[in-house]
Amino acid sequence: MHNILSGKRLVAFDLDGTLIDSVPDLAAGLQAALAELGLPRPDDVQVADWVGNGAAKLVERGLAWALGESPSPELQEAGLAAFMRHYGAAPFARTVLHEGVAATLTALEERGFRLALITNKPERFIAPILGHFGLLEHFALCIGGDSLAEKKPSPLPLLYVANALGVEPRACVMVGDSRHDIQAGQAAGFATVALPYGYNHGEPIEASRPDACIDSLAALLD
Ligand SMILES: O=C(O)COP(=O)(O)O
Ligand SMILES: [Mg+2]
Repeated sequence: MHNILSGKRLVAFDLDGTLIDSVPDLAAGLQAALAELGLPRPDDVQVADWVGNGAAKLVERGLAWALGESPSPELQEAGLAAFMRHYGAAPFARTVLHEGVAATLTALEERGFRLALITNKPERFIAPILGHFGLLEHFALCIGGDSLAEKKPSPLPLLYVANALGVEPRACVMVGDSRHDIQAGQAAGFATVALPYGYNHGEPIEASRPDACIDSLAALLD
């Protein structure tokens, strides 16, 4: 069988919904922020559909749900500050690694691939979370949603990583759970691999037409 990694040198991974199931902590942070503002609390299932465009969008979607209309700039600012404080206080209390992640990253490294992390999550949370799971040293480069001028679905962070690590985009693969990962990968000229178990705004990820769809990360090695 043709492997999606044939001829590739760099594998870039999304974080939330791809390597980790982080919604329990993202939801707790958002619920605490909304409660602090005297607003109703969404449940974890609702919050999962709002993840994927970074912290500001998550808060904006939560506020719009709670208010029934778009939040004012002042409320958005207060909500984002509260979310960053609450989530930052416990970014991995209930977060778990998805199946096969640690072993797959190790195996890919042993096979000579460079690994990178490209998330829309604010950069400040990346190292604490990856460090907690013992995964930080696998990645040659980690980019957050606020690290560069644009975030996914822009191809900019992907092209930045390829350039910084000296790998042609056609020798790179983007692995993610959301249409933003697939769109960014397609626009950057990366091969794209989708995982169906993450957060994709309630849509099937196949609709984004990734080059491959796999059930778990370990299938990258087949
Ligand atoms: O913070 C988010 O919205 C999700 O980030 P991701 O890009 O790691 O899925
Ligand atoms: Mg994701």
